Amino acid sequence: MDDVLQNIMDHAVAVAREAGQVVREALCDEKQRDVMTKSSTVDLVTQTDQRVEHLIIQSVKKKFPTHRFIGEESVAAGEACVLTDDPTWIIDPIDGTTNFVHSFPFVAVSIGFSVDKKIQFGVVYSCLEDKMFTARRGKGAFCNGEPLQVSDQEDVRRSIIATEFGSNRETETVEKIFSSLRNILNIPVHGVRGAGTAAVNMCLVASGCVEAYYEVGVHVWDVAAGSVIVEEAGGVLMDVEGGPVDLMSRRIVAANNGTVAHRIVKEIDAFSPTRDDGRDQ
Ligand SMILES: O=P(O)(O)O[C@H]1[C@H](O)[C@@H](O)[C@H](O)[C@@H](O)[C@@H]1O
Ligand SMILES: [Mg+2]
Ligand SMILES: [Mg+2]
Repeated sequence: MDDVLQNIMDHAVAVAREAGQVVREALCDEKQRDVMTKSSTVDLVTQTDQRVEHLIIQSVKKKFPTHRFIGEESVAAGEACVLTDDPTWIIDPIDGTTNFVHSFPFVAVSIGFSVDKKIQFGVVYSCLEDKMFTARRGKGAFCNGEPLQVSDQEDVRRSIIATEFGSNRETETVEKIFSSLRNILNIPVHGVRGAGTAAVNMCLVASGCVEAYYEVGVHVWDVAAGSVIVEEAGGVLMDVEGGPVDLMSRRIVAANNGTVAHRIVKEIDAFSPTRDDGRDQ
């Protein structure tokens, strides 16, 4: 299985690089950044998101015809979001579509691979920075081949925390997002940041530049690849109320260690969006 998995991961890296090239080229062509919307007027998608997802899935199907897929744009088009024990590719073709539309320079192709409902490897290609983040379970995390290690900071007051505002603008949700943000700023922490992509935020945790990232409202395709990258860099994952993380729950804390994660959890005004798999929370 070892060599088989490596072969699959090598393909994921190759296709992520190919996809990243398509994204870079599309940035120079306004038509390919024409905006359509999904769940709300600020939940953006472009033909490039759809084209890149199609490219990845077709490429994988040719080599691994029995594998299954959960892709952001396929789910948006009506496919089920179900994780089984079968080998499954979890794909976000462009993580940071809003950034892409505005040429804000953090845009990633994110690919996680799951077997037995456990993420086996993750590939995040931050394509405008040309940074290829990779991690395979039990084998460490890397950026462009260099090993990654989370920050050793234990004191949240000396930390940078990353988060995002998401695309839900219902008053109650926005209130909760700001309540968490206010609580965390008031700890006080050194700073709060957000790259505009969950996958890149998680890679920043893995790289040791930010101590923790949290968000409520993300989807499994935003965080599948990043989850194994964070863990393999020595970090921890948690639910926003402190329990074990569930990648379908749309709630995540990814941190350099348990001390920082638990401290952040205390300040999060948690809520429960509809799960990706449609199950009850
Ligand atoms: O750009 P996306 O693939 O749609 O992912 C975004 C998501 O839309 C946004 O709501 C989150 O706040 C970001 O963290 C995701 O990366
Ligand atoms: Mg995304
Ligand atoms: Mg996306």
